[in-house]
Amino acid sequence: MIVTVTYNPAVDQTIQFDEQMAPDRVMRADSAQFDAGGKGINAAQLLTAMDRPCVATGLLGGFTGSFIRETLQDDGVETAFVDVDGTTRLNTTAIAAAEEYKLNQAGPTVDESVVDALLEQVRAQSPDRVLVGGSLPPGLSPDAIDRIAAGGDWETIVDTGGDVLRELDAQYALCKPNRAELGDATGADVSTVEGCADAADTFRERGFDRVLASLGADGAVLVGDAGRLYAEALDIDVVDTVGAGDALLSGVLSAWEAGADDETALRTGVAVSSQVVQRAGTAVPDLDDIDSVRDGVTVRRL
Ligand SMILES: Nc1ncnc2c1ncn2[C@@H]1O[C@H](COP(=O)(O)OP(=O)(O)O)[C@@H](O)[C@H]1O
Ligand SMILES: O=P(O)(O)OC[C@H]1O[C@](O)(COP(=O)(O)O)[C@@H](O)[C@@H]1O
Repeated sequence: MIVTVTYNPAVDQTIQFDEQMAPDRVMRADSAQFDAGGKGINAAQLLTAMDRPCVATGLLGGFTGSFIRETLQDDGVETAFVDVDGTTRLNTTAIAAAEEYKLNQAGPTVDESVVDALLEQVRAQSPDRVLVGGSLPPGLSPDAIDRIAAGGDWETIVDTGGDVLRELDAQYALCKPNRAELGDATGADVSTVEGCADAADTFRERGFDRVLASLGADGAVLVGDAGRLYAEALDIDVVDTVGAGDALLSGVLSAWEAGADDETALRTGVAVSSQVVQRAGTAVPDLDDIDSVRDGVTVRRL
């Protein structure tokens, strides 16, 4: 069973315009939607949709926090959040003509004491795996993630920014940087797939059994003791890439929970992410035929 920890959840607002963004004028959206968001929450929704036992935890506050809790419960996702003062943030993605703008708030300032309360929630679920996803709100340091990793006999997976990744100092089963985050964390040249695989392999020495590096339209690499696997992205019509990394990671974790090997897990991750990027927002897409999509993913060893 997987528990997800989202220290800094978000209500994801996605608004779409036919015309390009321009300053000093009123832009009137053609469509708009609100979704429960934040990296660990996105993963919990996808894992639940793939029938993998999962509990979403993290910090919630204010009316936006209530929206997230109610949305997850309506979606059948089990929750065990810690309430905090302040208001959970609103992250806005504006899709204007062919351009995407991502406007993320910082989140409410929290006291480090919330980590103790959160650890209690995680331990109460007796998980096999814990995914810590997303940024940290003001008031928390990377130690808040290390304390989860060291807090019980579970495997810890982490998906967070490169600036935090490089500060972590515990043992992790996997981290999931995207290309920019991998470059930030390692200072390596990540302009090629091979370069990303080299950087990911080197980064393992910092306490990560495996590194899953997502490369956008170039697909993803998964490096670990079993070697360096590369999966090309599927050729699809992309609408919105927000949530893509969470979807990749969720597919990998879902396959592992079913006992699959790394190659099948990587294929599943690319398949799930290809479904998510074909629609706006971070709501769960139709995953009924994900196995046939997975079988169309090409994986090779680097
Ligand atoms: N333009 C694209 N075409 C096809 N697949 C994509 C595209 N962008 C993202 N994906 C899929 O989503 C996965 C994660 O995308 P990425 O943008 O790297 O994640 P993040 O949201 O963490 O930045 C990729 O590995 C790929 O499978
Ligand atoms: O695009 P990704 O990396 O999969 O993550 C999407 C999620 O990350 C967020 O952008 C938040 O990211 P951060 O927690 O890193 O700020 C959410 O708004 C969104 O739900």
